Amino acid sequence: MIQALSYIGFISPAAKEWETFGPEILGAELAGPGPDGSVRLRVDEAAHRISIHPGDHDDLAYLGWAVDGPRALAEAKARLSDLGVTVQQGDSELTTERAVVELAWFVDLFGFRHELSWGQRTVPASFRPGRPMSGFVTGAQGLGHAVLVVPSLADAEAFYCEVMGFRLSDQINAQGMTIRFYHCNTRHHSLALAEVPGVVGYHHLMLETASLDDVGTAYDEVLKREIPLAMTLGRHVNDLMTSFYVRTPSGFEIEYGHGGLQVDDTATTPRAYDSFSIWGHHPPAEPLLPGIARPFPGDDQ
Ligand SMILES: Cc1ccc(O)c(O)c1CC[C@@H]1C(=O)CC[C@]2(C)C(=O)CC[C@@H]12
Ligand SMILES: [Fe+2]
Repeated sequence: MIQALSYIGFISPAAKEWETFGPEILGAELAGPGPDGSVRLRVDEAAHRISIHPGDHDDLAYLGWAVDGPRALAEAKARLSDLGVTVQQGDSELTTERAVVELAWFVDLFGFRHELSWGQRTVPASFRPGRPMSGFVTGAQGLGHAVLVVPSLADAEAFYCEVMGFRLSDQINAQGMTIRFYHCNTRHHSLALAEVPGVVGYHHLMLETASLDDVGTAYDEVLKREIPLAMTLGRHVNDLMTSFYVRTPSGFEIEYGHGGLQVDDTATTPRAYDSFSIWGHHPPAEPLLPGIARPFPGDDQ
């Protein structure tokens, strides 16, 4: 039922810092502010795709998923309601703010808010990157990918696959952690889930650039300004993305990469790997786990 990750929202005391971090480091374009003073970023022709809302703590606020039009949205709502999930229709204030025609939202079993929508407002040929770069890979592959930390992969998979329709691309077991990667279009993964018992969190948002030089340019910028790296340049074993991870002003990380693999549903059976990367992606001294995390009261607590 899901077509793509179309937008994402965060809440953060450091929202203002994104006015420079977004354009100067990521190459995103600053869109006008939201009604609550949120900083909104563009990465393509869509009105805006990344929103950071001012607030008193860092958190993921919502994941915005595109569905295939009004009928698909009505079907999704009916399906969720049948399964006992409370679904709310977005009012005109909310659809205007998110720049979509129609929207419905719900909160999942871990407390993540998902917004389903269609009709994202688009202005052709209007994207002007915040610094010289070739642009981002979006289109049918959507904004990029989001990585969540969940206390139970089994419970998570039941919901995200059976209810929301994600398909498993592959799994990695390494460093005592299991991570599963899921697709909803040809992007290798739009969602990944890392299992950490007793924890719910948000790990990173991946943005894919059109050229490897865009990644190198951002890497230079990060090193020059001594912005903390979360992982050095490297290449992943599964989607073959060449990327690095930078700490954002808001606790979570951005994976900034190029050259991700596309998958074909008809020809793909999930593989398994026992390392994260072919080379690189070394964490600098600091701990692996997430920027944004809270205890999840589960059966093991
Ligand atoms: C392994 C991998 C494949 C494709 C990706 O897009 C991707 O982000 C990852 C990295 C996952 C990442 C990691 O390598 C080290 C341990 C990490 C930091 C976690 O704790 C969650 C995400 C994990
Ligand atoms: Fe990633």
